[in-house]
Amino acid sequence: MEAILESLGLWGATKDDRTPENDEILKQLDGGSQLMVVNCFPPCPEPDLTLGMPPHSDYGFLTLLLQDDVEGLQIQYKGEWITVEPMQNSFVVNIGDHLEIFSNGRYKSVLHRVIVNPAKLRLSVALLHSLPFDYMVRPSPKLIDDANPRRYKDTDFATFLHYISTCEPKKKNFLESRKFT
Ligand SMILES: O=C(O)CCC(=O)C(=O)O
Ligand SMILES: [Fe+2]
Repeated sequence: MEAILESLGLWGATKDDRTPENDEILKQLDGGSQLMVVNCFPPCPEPDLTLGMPPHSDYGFLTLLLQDDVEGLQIQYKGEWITVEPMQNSFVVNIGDHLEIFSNGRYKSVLHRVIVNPAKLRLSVALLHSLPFDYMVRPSPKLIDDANPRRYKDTDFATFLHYISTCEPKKKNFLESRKFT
């Protein structure tokens, strides 16, 4: 997390990194929610007729994903679906919606989906690291200026739950709903 703050120019640039804002976000991330999701995708004889998981972006800050050796995960890049080749003993690190909002759009949460395999069962384990459920996520004030106006509304888990209970999450549309148009 400190490396991400550093990449955003919020940490590491000066000797005095212990600003109240950095302390606050690191404390909140330390005390945030950690969710482990184990996904099992059985083989499907007609893989073109279905999806293992529909297109979505992850709600939290960062997701660490462990895939087995069966292909299935795809990310959307320049409008195309690209397969993320499984690599032994490694995690895929996905940017979630919180980080896109906190960074005021400098990081982009990734739209991804899972396709199914005609012959093999596939397993994956997703570790979702999020800010606390009651925490109001908003763009860092240091990343807002005249050249980079604030791009996202404040959001929390209750807003997210309300959103997904009232609409079909077919794409990255929760995040779209938090953008100022
Ligand atoms: O199975 C995968 O590779 C991805 C799973 C996923 O996107 C999720 O659990 O949010
Ligand atoms: Fe996901």
